[in-house]
Amino acid sequence: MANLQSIMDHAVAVARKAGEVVREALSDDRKVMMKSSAVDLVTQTDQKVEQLIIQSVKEKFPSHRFIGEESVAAGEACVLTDDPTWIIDPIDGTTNFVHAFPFVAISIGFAMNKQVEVGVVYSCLEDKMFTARRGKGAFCNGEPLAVSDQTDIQQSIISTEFGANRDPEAVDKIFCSLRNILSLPVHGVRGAGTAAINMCLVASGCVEGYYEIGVHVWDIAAGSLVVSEAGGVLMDVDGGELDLMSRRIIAANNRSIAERLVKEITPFRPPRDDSPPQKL
Ligand SMILES: Nc1ncnc2c1ncn2[C@@H]1O[C@H](CO)[C@@H](O)[C@H]1OP(=O)(O)O
Ligand SMILES: [Mg+2]
Ligand SMILES: [Mg+2]
Repeated sequence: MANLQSIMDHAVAVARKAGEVVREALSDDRKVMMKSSAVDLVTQTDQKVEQLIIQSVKEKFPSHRFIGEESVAAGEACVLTDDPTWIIDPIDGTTNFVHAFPFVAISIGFAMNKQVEVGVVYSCLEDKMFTARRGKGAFCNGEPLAVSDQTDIQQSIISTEFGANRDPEAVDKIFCSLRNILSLPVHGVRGAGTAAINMCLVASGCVEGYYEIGVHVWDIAAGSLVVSEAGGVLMDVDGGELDLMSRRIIAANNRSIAERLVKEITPFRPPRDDSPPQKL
């Protein structure tokens, strides 16, 4: 049995180290490369930070497996087995990082038997360390977190992102959901530019609900535990059970806000994270 406290301690230590590297890189030249499209960006810092985290974990936990955003981009499989697995987004909010828009996170989840046991999100420009262990609560810099107790969506702030998919059909669906939610009306719609921080805002009680279609498992693994341990709920955008590989999520303060969002969201299905790579 892996010792979850030592895993949590290691995740926090390596996230802090990664955050230092990201902060230093912010003042250097940021050379931007494209991934799947002109708006899907990656920098050398994403790759460097992912290697730093994986190397450091491998030294301490040599038998553990990894799902890392940049390793998957480089061709590694994205499969969640029952084995102890670290799920890593070295920079969540790369577009923010490239523009020095001040919300950037390191997201580290640890799963066993396909269940997230430890979640660490380090919002490194705000120096906020969000941590959660299953059954043991969620914290920010050691202070306990609790979701908002608001049950009226019209008194709520909802956060979401537009994603990197600019296909007109996908953009239409994204705007349809946004129009429905905005017109309820809600107090406001926000987006920090990082899925992990959006989820931590739900856990902190300043945003009632977050939803997105197009996110990946490394964006949401750690944040999902922070939300549920702060008392929030997670579900698929169609109201079903959350599937970390499905690229769709609602994270809300309570079931009534989450179910209200389900009614307003126009769902679509991006290719799953664990689907075999498309043949060219
Ligand atoms: N295709 C996609 N659609 C929607 N969100 C995506 C996405 N790819 C990545 N994201 C993540 O969603 C947020 C912004 O939309 C970021 O957390 C970003 O993570 P990233 O910065 O690690 O790429
Ligand atoms: Mg990300
Ligand atoms: Mg990333």
